[in-house]
Amino acid sequence: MTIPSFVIGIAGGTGAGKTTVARLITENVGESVTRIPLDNYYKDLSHLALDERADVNYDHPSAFEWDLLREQLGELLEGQAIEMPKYDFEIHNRKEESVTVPPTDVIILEGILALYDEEINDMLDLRLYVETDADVRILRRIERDVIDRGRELEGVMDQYLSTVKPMHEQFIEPTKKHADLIIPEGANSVAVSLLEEKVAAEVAGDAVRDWERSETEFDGEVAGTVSVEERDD
Ligand SMILES: Nc1ncnc2c1ncn2[C@@H]1O[C@H](COP(=O)(O)OP(=O)(O)O)[C@@H](O)[C@H]1O
Ligand SMILES: Nc1ccn([C@@H]2O[C@H](COP(=O)(O)O)[C@@H](O)[C@H]2O)c(=O)n1
Repeated sequence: MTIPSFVIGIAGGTGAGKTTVARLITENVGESVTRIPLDNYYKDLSHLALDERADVNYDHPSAFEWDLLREQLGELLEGQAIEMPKYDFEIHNRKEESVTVPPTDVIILEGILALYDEEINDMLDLRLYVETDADVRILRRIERDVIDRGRELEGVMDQYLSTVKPMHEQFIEPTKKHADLIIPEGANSVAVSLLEEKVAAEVAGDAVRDWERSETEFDGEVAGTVSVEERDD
């Protein structure tokens, strides 16, 4: 495998389609890709009772254990395996067991605040923001939370208005400015196939790695361009 791995960050609001994009762009490369859900780095809240944990604001940056994520992403980039925590949405807490994650050619960090932390952003080679209208996202979220995460409709609605929506506006949406690419409507087929090619090239080892931003003289005006160059080494 290539060290350091190629690391992609996928951020965006709840229900935007982050997990779907991550799954689709890595479908054909088997075990050469590791997906790291940011949810696994929610702080351990074992010291709180279940009803207290249910009331935590899970959309605020302080809900995550950033130090652990930075440390473990750094270890993967150095070619070391990590013990990644696992999260259980039904009990609002980390599971007792962790999972051993080996370093792989491509790593995908995916979650609402994947582009929030400056140090994490520096470790990412490609930053994506999945953008989907809020009405579509809340409809998807209601379906998912009630069916998959064992929640009551009323609780999902209360949580959306009290924390999910305001935190999205305050913390999540502003991270769009850190993105290299914004993907409209979640898993749109054009974006998915371009990214799929990029991931496959990284796994095959013949990918472009230098993303060089430059200012180019253009018809007497200075135009900001993004050029991508192949490396010889
Ligand atoms: N482009 C899309 N069109 C239709 N449904 C989608 C699309 N992208 C995602 N979904 C659906 O929306 C729901 C939430 O998507 P998911 O990828 O889990 O979002 P996120 O990880 O951002 O919370 C899933 O049921 C998924 O199948
Ligand atoms: N115990 C928890 C922890 C998190 N959430 C919500 O999950 C959302 C993030 O996951 P997505 O797959 O939707 O990106 C986030 O908006 C939290 O509100 C939760 O409900 N309960």
